[in-house]
Amino acid sequence: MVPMNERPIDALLLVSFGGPEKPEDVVPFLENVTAGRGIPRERLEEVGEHYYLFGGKSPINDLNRELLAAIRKDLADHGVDLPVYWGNRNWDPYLRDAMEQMVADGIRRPAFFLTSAYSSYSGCRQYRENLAEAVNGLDLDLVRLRLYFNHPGFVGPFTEATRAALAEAPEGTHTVFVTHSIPDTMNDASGGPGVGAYRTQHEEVARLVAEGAGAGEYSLVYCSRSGSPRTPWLEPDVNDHLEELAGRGITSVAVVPIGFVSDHMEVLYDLDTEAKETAERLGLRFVRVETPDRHPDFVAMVRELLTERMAMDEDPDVERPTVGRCAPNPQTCPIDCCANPRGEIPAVR
Ligand SMILES: CC1=C(CCC(=O)O)c2cc3nc(cc4[nH]c(cc5[nH]c(cc1n2)c(C)c5CCC(=O)O)c(CCC(=O)O)c4C)C(CCC(=O)O)=C3C
Ligand SMILES: [Fe+2]
Repeated sequence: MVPMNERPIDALLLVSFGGPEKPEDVVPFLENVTAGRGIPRERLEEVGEHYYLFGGKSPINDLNRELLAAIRKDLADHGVDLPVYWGNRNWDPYLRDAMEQMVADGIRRPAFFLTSAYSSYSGCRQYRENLAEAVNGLDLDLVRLRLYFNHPGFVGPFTEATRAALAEAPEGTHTVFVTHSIPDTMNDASGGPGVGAYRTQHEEVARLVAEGAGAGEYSLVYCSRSGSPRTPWLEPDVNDHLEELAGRGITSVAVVPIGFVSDHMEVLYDLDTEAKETAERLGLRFVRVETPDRHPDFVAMVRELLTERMAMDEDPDVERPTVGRCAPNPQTCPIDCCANPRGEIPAVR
């Protein structure tokens, strides 16, 4: 038998969050997301309302269908002849279905790409736990593609879109970088105990995009806080921050959702609806900058991460493009990377 690590990578698996597609899906979806997580009832009802406001449909699955088609076309255009599969953590198509399909198709060693760019339990280990559970009992050897917060194909599209937004905006526009808030303890554990990679990685991306786009004053703030109000989460909240900016005499903001790969519900609700209303109330001109998923450089990045990882099977020292000061995310996660706040369970490395 050929040792596992000598099987060639033979497929790409797009791994995402999943979202409801119709009103009846909303409650079971939220139950999937929050099983055993102690999210207060009121918060769940509130988040349910965000989905109902958009007809009970999250944009995320359609965005992933488009991304999947774009990746397949890009791979074909570049002579990379590998099949591409898609599975979600929380909604149909589920990871387990994708795994079973791969086995049926004779796949042995798929590489997986996460629609999450940064280190955190929610964006890194939780996906790896879900993958370990989904692959249980199947002869598949899963290979992780590195996180890409500092890949030119992620930073570049944000920089370009921010520059374009600022070109249309008045002098003195303040650039507000926004990401998903997480508990302080989750931030501390991200990248390893006490590392705090989540916040550091976002600070770095904010700096790179601001400098690359020729932005003036900028800040990094958070949205979508959940959990118990007694638990500290990363702050300030984007709405509080807009109040503060208005109080300082700022009259125009460009909001850049650097924590998000595509326009999913947090972007549509927390930014384009709620933060926009806050800005209107404060008399702030508000523009929301595009996310990178439809940009050809982002799609090409997925292929580059895949071919880079395939090349690493032959030569571990292959070049791994990055921008800025952070090292490329390691080929396999350190054993204590992005710890589960509820205790250790099996996770794919
Ligand atoms: C860091 C991070 C990302 C970015 C990385 C990545 O992209 O993976 C992310 C993505 C997403 N989060 C999403 C949706 C939800 N997240 C929730 C809850 C939570 N998220 C958290 C963090 C993150 N979440 C945390 C610490 C919680 C608390 C509970 C827990 O510890 O798990 C809840 C429950 C309600 C609530 O508590 O708000 C929902 C419905 C969707 C789908 C959106 C759509 O439908 O378009 C996406 C892409
Ligand atoms: Fe979330």
